[in-house]
Amino acid sequence: MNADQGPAVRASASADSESASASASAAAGRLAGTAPEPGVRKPDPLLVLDGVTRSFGGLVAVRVDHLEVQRGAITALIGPNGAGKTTLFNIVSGFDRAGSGSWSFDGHPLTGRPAHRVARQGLVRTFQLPRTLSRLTVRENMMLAAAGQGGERLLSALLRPLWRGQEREAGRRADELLERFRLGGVRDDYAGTLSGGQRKLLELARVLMVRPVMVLLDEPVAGVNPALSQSLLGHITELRDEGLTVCFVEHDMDVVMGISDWVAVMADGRLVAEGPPHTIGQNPAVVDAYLGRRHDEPGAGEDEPTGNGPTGDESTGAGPTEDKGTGDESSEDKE
Ligand SMILES: Nc1ncnc2c1ncn2[C@@H]1O[C@H](COP(=O)(O)OP(=O)(O)OP(=O)(O)O)[C@@H](O)[C@H]1O
Repeated sequence: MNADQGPAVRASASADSESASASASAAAGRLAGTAPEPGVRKPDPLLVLDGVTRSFGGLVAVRVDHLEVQRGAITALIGPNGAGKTTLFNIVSGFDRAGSGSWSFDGHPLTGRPAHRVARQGLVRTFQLPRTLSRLTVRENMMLAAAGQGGERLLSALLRPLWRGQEREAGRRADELLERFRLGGVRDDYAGTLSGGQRKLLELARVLMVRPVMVLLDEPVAGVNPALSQSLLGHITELRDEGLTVCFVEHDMDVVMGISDWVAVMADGRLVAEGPPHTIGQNPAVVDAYLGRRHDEPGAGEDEPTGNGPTGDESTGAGPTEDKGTGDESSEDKE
């Protein structure tokens, strides 16, 4: 990927600047005329998927007919547990193979590309459980991200003189990002000593080392304390305002409503609804998805909701905000 393609990252930018909220409506505004229908065309799609399927034995985990992700916007991908969200992320980011289908990125085919080539084209992802290397320092994790995403073998990339030419620039960028994400004070600490929330921050900072055009974030604030969660969300909206395209999986509807310009909903591997965040809670297909029932089944719509579904009704129990155990609990933030 051309390093100049990515959005400019300002080292000193404030996470909750006024310009962030102003641009939030700008990104959503560009989607204002878009019909809230699954598979709808977007005015300026960056990522386009067609007929993507993935099965595990007899289970069809993903069967998405058509999905477009708008450039420069924050798109939330929501749905009940097992809907296929992570599997779809895995496929698009090159960490898993689809059974069928095709997808393109910025007009270029991306189908079946391995992860390092996908990253080189400008599309990178984070994981539900941050993949930081505990026995390397925070800064070494950053440097490794630049080398690894560039297709180098990880260990040799750390050792080889070949790497030296790019090392200075990567080092500058690592320091700039660590300051921006308020990890400058722990840059020489082992990553294994960080809290869960700090590891999420590091994971986000790491993917920015390659100046991506788009990031896929898998539950970016799961298991993170409220203060650090706000900080992370501020960073995400700020990155969007600088031109980055963001697609994120999230179960917490307050987070989804708070930062999304657009919401796509999956259930049983399918895309069942799309729309601006404020329309999603009222969409019958979405309510049914969270109730585990198809809209055309007898009795649909007769019961009171029993899940903590897309309306964000906290009084109703399990649902999209259900704690599904991210494995981060043991490292709940200290900040
Ligand atoms: N490697 C695998 N082998 C077998 N089944 C799998 C595998 N990965 C995913 N699945 C199944 O595919 C379905 C979709 O899983 P996926 O993790 O994509 O859902 P999700 O929407 O991300 O769920 P969650 O919100 O709980 O993370 C689930 O039924 C899951 O059990």
